Amino acid sequence: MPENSSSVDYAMEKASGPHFSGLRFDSLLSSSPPNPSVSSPSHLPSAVSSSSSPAPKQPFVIGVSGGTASGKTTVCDMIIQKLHDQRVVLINQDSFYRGLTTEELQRVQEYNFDHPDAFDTEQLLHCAKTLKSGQPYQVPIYDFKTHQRRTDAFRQVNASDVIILEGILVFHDPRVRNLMNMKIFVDTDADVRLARRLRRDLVERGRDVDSVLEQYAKFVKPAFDDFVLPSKKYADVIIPRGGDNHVAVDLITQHIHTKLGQHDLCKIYPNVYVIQSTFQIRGMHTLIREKDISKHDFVFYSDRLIRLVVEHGLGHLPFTEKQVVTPTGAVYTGVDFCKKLCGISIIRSGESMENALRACCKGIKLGKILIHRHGDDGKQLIYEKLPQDISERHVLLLDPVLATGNSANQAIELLIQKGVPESHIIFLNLISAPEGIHCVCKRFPALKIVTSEIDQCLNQEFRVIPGLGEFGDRYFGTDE
Ligand SMILES: Nc1ncnc2c1ncn2[C@@H]1O[C@H](COP(=O)(O)OP(=O)(O)O)[C@@H](O)[C@H]1O
Ligand SMILES: Nc1ccn([C@@H]2O[C@H](COP(=O)(O)O)[C@@H](O)[C@H]2O)c(=O)n1
Ligand SMILES: [Mg+2]
Repeated sequence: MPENSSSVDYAMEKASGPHFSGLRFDSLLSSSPPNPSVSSPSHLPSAVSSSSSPAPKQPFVIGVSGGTASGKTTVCDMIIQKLHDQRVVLINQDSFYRGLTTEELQRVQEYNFDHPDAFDTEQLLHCAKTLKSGQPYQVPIYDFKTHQRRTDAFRQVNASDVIILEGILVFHDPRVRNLMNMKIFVDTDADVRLARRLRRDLVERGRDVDSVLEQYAKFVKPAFDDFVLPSKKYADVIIPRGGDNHVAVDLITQHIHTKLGQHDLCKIYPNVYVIQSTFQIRGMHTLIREKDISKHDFVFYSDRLIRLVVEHGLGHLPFTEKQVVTPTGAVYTGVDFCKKLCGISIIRSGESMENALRACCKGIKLGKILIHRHGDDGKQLIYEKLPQDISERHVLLLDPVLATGNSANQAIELLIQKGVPESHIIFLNLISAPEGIHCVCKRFPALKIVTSEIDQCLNQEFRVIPGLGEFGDRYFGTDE
């Protein structure tokens, strides 16, 4: 099919429906800024080089923090029970308390067990990294009655699919925090916590009422205010009332199950990126997946999600170092965006992603691919309208739903025929079926996929489940 033919224009406009963007290819083709050298300075991490090295197969790490006696251990036990079909290990930060010296032991009432220095964080980090790399670790056993670690025994912890790191200060050290795929904060009122702590410490930790209250006022409460509470901001999820909150624990377990499914695919295909899930994102997905949502809301929340996927996708482009002088006269060493890029939408639903791309990349060139089934014999016609210099560009391929992967593969094949290196293609979508990911990633292992959620499967009609129906019809209002 020759480029720029009027029949192609006609077919493209017809197929792209009522919201055809009216994009003027000719003017855009001549409005691109000159190409900078696409390279990554050796002292800067390159988006291309860092993300193209395969990620090691790693377990999913969940951090659980909160004040003393907030119910962290109780919540972890509940989550572990509900994740019974996974291999899960629980690592308590308590196990990494430093043993006290003889002098410290003599004046134990003056020792602050709630300060970050009370823990051997280097060892906790080593433990977490070892387990994350799939190796077993011998975790120390701590005795709250003697304030010492046992010297005669360890707890052997083996490789697992899920690692839960639990403790009052597990979000404090950024190195530990950054190992976590999900962070949960258990938020329980201080008076409830004190009452529980009192009972627990008397029964389980060999304390008396006076010592518990004195320690609480002198160390536990101030350290909570200084270190624990400030780390709450890192949490992805906050559980009010801890173990009493069955709804929250159910929701979180479901969320972990979803993430684990996604995580497995990301382990198999290191070039698949699922944007960091938050409850905002989950909330937007909940809205756009609901069959009775208004068209206005569907478009509004789809646009919000698309914008996030586009921003994430742009983060995978290469960059060059750039220095600028600030109004203070100081030099700021930053980076310059990759300018040789373009967006290609798979008609018609892919066009719903063009606005977000335009909003992020001023004057970006856009092209279109239409894959049209011709008759019943499975034959397909492909129409395209692509920038002439596409082979020199990084391509953001746009399609909100990746289902079987067949049309995506055709579109990618076409781009490669046009001279675009496979590694220069980033395929952006809102939801992906595992079948589609397998299909595309097996054939094009160097291409990147950025998506906001991976769904369960395809049904017998090759529709994504749970999915969101016909995205293009819902977005452009042609389902009414
Ligand atoms: N929802 C709850 N209702 C009553 N007691 C609870 C509840 N959750 C936890 N506890 C009790 O409170 C104490 C502290 O709970 P725990 O889960 O060990 O907290 P943390 O690990 O945050 O210190 C324990 O004795 C536990 O049995
Ligand atoms: N020898 C020790 C060590 C720690 N503590 C207290 O334990 C609390 C942390 O455990 P949680 O299960 O409550 O999270 C912490 O607040 C320390 O004060 C202790 O009393 N004695
Ligand atoms: Mg605990």
